[in-house]
Amino acid sequence: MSLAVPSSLLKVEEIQGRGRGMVASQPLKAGQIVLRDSPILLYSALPLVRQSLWSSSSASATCFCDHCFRTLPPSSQGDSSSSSVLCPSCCHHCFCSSNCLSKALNSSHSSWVCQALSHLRAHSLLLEQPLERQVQANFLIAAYNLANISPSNFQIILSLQGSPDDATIVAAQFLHPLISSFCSLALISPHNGFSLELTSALLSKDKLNAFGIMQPFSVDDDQRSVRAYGIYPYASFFNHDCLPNACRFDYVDTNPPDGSHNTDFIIRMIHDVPQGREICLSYFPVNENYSSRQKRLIEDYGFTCNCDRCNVESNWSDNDSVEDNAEDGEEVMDEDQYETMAASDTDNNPCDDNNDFPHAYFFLKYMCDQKNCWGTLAPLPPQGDTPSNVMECNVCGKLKSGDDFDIDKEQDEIPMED
Ligand SMILES: C[S@@+](CC[C@H](N)C(=O)[O-])C[C@H]1O[C@@H](n2cnc3c(N)ncnc32)[C@H](O)[C@@H]1O
Repeated sequence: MSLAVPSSLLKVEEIQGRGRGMVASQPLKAGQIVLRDSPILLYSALPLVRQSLWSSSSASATCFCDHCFRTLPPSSQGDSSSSSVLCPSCCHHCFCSSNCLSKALNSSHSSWVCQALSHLRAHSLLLEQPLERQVQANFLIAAYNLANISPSNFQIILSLQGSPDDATIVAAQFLHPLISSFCSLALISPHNGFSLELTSALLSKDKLNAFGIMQPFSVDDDQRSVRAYGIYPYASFFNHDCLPNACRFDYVDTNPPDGSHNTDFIIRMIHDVPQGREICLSYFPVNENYSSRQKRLIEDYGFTCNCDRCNVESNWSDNDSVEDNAEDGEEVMDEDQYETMAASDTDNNPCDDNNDFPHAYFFLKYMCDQKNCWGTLAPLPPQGDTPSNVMECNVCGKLKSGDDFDIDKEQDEIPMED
């Protein structure tokens, strides 16, 4: 199954050694929106058993609507004036409004899902498993349900990249018999021939393609967690680069304009790129150091990154590697370390790709300096042909004037690539 990208700005191309990727079909401008994408599947990243919303002990827990994943206001928990509603059958899953509940009962929280999750919550062997295994169970229930309510979207998931590896086979060997023993998979979709192999395949698609929808940003939280995962059919075609030229924005806790959903993604260009250039996202915050990035990419995505930044950092001697500049045991650099390294390199020549830290420019211009944020900045969309001078952070939402960074505008296209 091949999907036509719903944007004249991008096309999907086969790229040697990287599978499919998204390529600019015309010159693209900083801030330009190149893709809007809606999830075909969303599932919770929280443990199967959560504290009751209505118990006083839950006051400090952050809760999210189990359909649209908006944050539920803590003040409304247990408050009869709150618009939040529990599923009348399981009294466990909570929804931000009766409207969301009624949509969920016909889709994400069908009676089959409700019963399947109730069974899983009663299964002590599963509850003893690490969070990752419980979240995989959430995914499988959501995916099997999708096969019933939208067979075409289920086929799209199966068409994404990913084949079972040892870890997904082990997970499938644990979860498949457990779920099929009491969730009557044949009943929900008799045509799909649910099997251990299909379960392994689904888990492998999820591993390579699911996007995390993060919990709300807080300056006091240096370990931001995921609230939900989503499969976004078009955004799944973006390959990774450790110095991306586009980044993803979501506005989950806001009320989107008519016709869009709060869980939609918007992919915006960070800087100008010419026609034919591959458009890449970073699969995680850009501040991670070389060895931590390589470890994540091989373990989670099955490839070794040889982007320009990795090629430079792999040649750093032990004495000037980022990780040796960071404190012992830390896998990321802090703000001061970046600023010191970036400033010393840009003092000489901000865009000279012959120096040993050519991506200093990227960190100074496009990395958010808010404490504990590590988001990426992209300009607001241009107005007609006029580029915006306002940068928006894709994590904390902070707006910053592009003038805060005063390198000559002509250098806006990062010179490292090609
Ligand atoms: C979300 S998918 C991206 C689209 C994928 N290339 C496809 O054909 O559908 C993630 C997978 O793409 C491949 N990939 C992404 N970035 C890559 C890169 N920089 N180098 C090599 N492979 C990459 C890896 O196989 C990774 O697991």
